[in-house]
Amino acid sequence: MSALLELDGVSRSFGGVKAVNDVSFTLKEGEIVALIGPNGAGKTTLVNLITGVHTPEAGKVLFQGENVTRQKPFQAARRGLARTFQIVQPFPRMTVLENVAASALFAGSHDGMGDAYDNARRELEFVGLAHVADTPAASLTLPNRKRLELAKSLAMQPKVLLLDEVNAGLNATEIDGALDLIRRIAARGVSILIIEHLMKVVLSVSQRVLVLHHGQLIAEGPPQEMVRDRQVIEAYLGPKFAERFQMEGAHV
Ligand SMILES: Nc1ncnc2c1ncn2[C@@H]1O[C@H](COP(=O)(O)OP(=O)(O)OP(=O)(O)O)[C@@H](O)[C@H]1O
Repeated sequence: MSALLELDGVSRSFGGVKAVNDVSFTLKEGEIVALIGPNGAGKTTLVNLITGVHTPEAGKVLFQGENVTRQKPFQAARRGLARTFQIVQPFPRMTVLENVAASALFAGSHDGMGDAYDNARRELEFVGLAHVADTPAASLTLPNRKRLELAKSLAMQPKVLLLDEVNAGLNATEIDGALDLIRRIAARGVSILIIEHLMKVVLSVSQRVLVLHHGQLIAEGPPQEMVRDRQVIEAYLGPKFAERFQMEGAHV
């Protein structure tokens, strides 16, 4: 598998806070990689650096071998680097269908309005929202708003999809549905970087895990190893709790 996305020593500070500090990793074609870390670790900032919302102060972002470090968000979308947002904010008065078509047009991935709408219908069918296509986005439940967020990013015909906590706030059944959808997206050949707090999700969909703490990548490896890694447990629980946790032989 060749590297589709590559970060090389990427850093970004806000005031005195090093939100992302010298981060390097690759995402290969067809991979699902989880990005985990405690609150404030820098996960969303990293997605913003990859998609041109923020510009790195140091380091490079390469997409398909091309240096895209200084790209704008619309250019990222056009290249096939799509993302979802942690706080989903569809245009509330537009219909579900119009929201998805607008994303397709933003990414320039379609040949005119008719084509964008046809594709939007297909993506709504794919995520299971065809039955609410003509209702205003504001009327959707939270799980459906999350599905709309996925449909919007799929309408950009992405090669890489960056998912920012798409399962937050969902119940167990809804999470199972979301996991099924994530697997079906990967089966379309889309590489996925998923920011996730739920270990069940990390363990069941990712092939590799990156652990971010205070802006730095502190560990990287297979999911089963990462959830038992001393450094990772300490980052989440603090050294005292981590010691007790491991002494008691707890299983994550
Ligand atoms: N635009 C900004 N201006 C100032 N500080 C910022 C900005 N964006 C992020 N930060 C700071 O950078 C650090 C990393 O934040 P970030 O949101 O990337 O973390 P996160 O890992 O995504 O957290 P969470 O899991 O809570 O979403 C935090 O200290 C945050 O307050």
